[in-house]
Amino acid sequence: MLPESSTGCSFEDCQDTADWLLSQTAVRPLVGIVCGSGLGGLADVLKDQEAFNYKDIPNFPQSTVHGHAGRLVFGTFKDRTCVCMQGRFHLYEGYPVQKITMPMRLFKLLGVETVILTNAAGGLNQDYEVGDIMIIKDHLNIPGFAGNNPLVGPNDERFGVRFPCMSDAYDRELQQLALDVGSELGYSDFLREGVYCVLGGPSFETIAECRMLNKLGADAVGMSTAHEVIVARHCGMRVFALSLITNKVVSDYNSEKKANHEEVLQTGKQRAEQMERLVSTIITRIGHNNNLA
Ligand SMILES: O=P(O)(O)O[C@@H]1C[C@H](O)[C@@H](CO)O1
Ligand code: HPA
Repeated sequence: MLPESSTGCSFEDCQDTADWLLSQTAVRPLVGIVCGSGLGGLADVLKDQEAFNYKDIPNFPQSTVHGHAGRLVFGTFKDRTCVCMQGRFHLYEGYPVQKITMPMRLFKLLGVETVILTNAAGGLNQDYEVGDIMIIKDHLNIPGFAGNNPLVGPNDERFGVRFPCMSDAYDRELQQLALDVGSELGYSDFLREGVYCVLGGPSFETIAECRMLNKLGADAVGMSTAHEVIVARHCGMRVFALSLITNKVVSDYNSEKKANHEEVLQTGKQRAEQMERLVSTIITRIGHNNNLA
């Protein structure tokens, strides 16, 4: 495992990137958003946008996946200041886990207090349907079991403690807020709460793997988010995360179905409007200093 300093993710590297961005925009974001595969439309709801291509941001990784535009967008929802990653980074793109999570440390140094993450995920829970939106209440970090945790390496106390707690990773007040907002919007029929499991990808799961993950207590499986959540919590930001169930995993040897990225992006398009309304309404109810409005 590379030390942080050689992957461009040290405190000083992140501070340089934050200083550069803060010199380019007057927006001081309190909410940070990460858009999952096919869910980049969330950024388009921001008003008074100022956007930066990842390739122009010092020290920033590049998006390589279809459905991840590769832009950092600053703007506002009502009077809430936000920064939105229109495209995230994944382990399977070949980046070290410290690099794919570097934007969380950048968010922190930009002044972000609350992070909202979205992802596309395969439904493991037999009761889930394609198009369901799952409020993530916990995760299984399978790469972490093998030592691939973003906090591996020297710990910089300016970000957080050596051994951060993760039993409160997903903010319970924000989960309740999402349920309340979902019910007000008439989304209760397709709103779920569950456990997200991250794998390294990029291959989709085998039938045996899906059966195993379901037995382990996972409701949805994907290739992101948990690493970002760990780093966001390490540096003290509040976290809320949603999975869009874009496909049902194949867990039956008689099934002819095959997981594919096109279906993932297609379901993202179909549910984009509801995802955007849910997230934007939640943001309007998040107050300053982590209070709910
Ligand atoms: O960035 P997310 O987690 O939404 O992307 C998922 C996982 C893979 O990158 C891709 C598979 O279709 O979608
Ligand atoms: N498995 C892993 N990642 C995914 C899936 C899936 O079925 N769907 C969307 N992202």
